Amino acid sequence: MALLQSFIQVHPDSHFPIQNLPYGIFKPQPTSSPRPGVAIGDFVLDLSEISSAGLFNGPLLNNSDCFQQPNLNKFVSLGRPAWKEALGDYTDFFSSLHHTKNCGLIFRGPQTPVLENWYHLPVAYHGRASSVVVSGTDIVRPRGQAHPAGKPSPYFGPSLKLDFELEMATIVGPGNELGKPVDINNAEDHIFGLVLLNDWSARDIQAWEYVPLGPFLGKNFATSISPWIVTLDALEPFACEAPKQDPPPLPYLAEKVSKNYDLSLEVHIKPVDHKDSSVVTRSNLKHLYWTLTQQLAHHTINGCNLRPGDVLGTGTISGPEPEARGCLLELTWNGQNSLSLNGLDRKFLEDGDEVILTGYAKGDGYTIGFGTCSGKIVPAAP
Ligand SMILES: O=C(O)/C=C/C(=O)CC(=O)CC(=O)O
Ligand SMILES: [Ca+2]
Ligand SMILES: [Mg+2]
Repeated sequence: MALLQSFIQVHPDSHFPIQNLPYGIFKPQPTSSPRPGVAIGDFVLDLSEISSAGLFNGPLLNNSDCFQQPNLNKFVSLGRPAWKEALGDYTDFFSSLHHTKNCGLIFRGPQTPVLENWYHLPVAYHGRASSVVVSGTDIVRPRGQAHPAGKPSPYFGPSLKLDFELEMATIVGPGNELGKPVDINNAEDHIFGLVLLNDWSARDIQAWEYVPLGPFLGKNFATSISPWIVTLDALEPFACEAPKQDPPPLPYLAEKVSKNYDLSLEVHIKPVDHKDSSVVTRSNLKHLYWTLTQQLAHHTINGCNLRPGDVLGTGTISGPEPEARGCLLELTWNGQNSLSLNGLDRKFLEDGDEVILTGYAKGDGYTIGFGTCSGKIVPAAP
């Protein structure tokens, strides 16, 4: 099949060729109002202009003001037929078996690294949407309580174990009404697209606070996402079978097609004053045990309503190899070992470190990607 070509020159390594037209919000000038756009190569197509010019003349988008908005929520809520940042709620899952096993070993020891419920349902916690920030936003080192092992009492101060988490996230499309769950086999129609997500985590604050109700201040100080929402249609050529689930899931989670995506994921760290960044992990979205559709269906099965623009984090995506671990907690085994960044030792993030997530899939002569999701650590408040 001849490769689809655009009249716009796009480099073969660009994440945004004509096969991938991701949605985002941009300003043509710093003083312009924010508006929806689509990325292609190094350019952005202004959807508000296309719409004003009357070029959306199909039955669903004709006469709609969904592109004259400062966010994508109105467009997203039209549903999959119409889409062939302002954000809603944020939930974070825990769906990579490798990540779960490693965290269990580190936090709880070798008796039961993976708890029994994990194999039966996609475990998650409710995150905080107010602190979801777009790529490029600085991350202030959080302060909080910690209680290191062997010390008689807790102390308060800047986190000494600041970490990243390599994740992706589903951006919810139309969503569902309160009380009306989404059927597992229709769940794909509720996914507008995917972004990269970094669930910044203060491991010392987290370890002391999270029992018994789960993550709180160790994680809700910031969560970064990449700016362009890549549609599932663009990712379809890279769909692959998800891992076999044993024990088999209960019927409400059993899907006719159990799909993951073969998408390479990398994390780079660039220390302050360093010219180059170092790759610290290489993983892949295909390692998720619980699929994106199982996460979404499970989230609604009790009647909980999802809304357009809600963010569902996948959880840290670790692969089976030690080099594919998706956070420093796992890579350095909670600071017992160091990583080398071009000769510089790292156990956890230091002030000035910039963390850059990227994700892409290589097609025949083109690349589909997410751009980057980056954030630089700045010192804690005095
Ligand atoms: O297994 C445990 O006791 C705890 C694990 C975690 O808290 C992992 C974590 O940071 C959750 C996440 O991936 O956001
Ligand atoms: Ca997480
Ligand atoms: Mg977070």
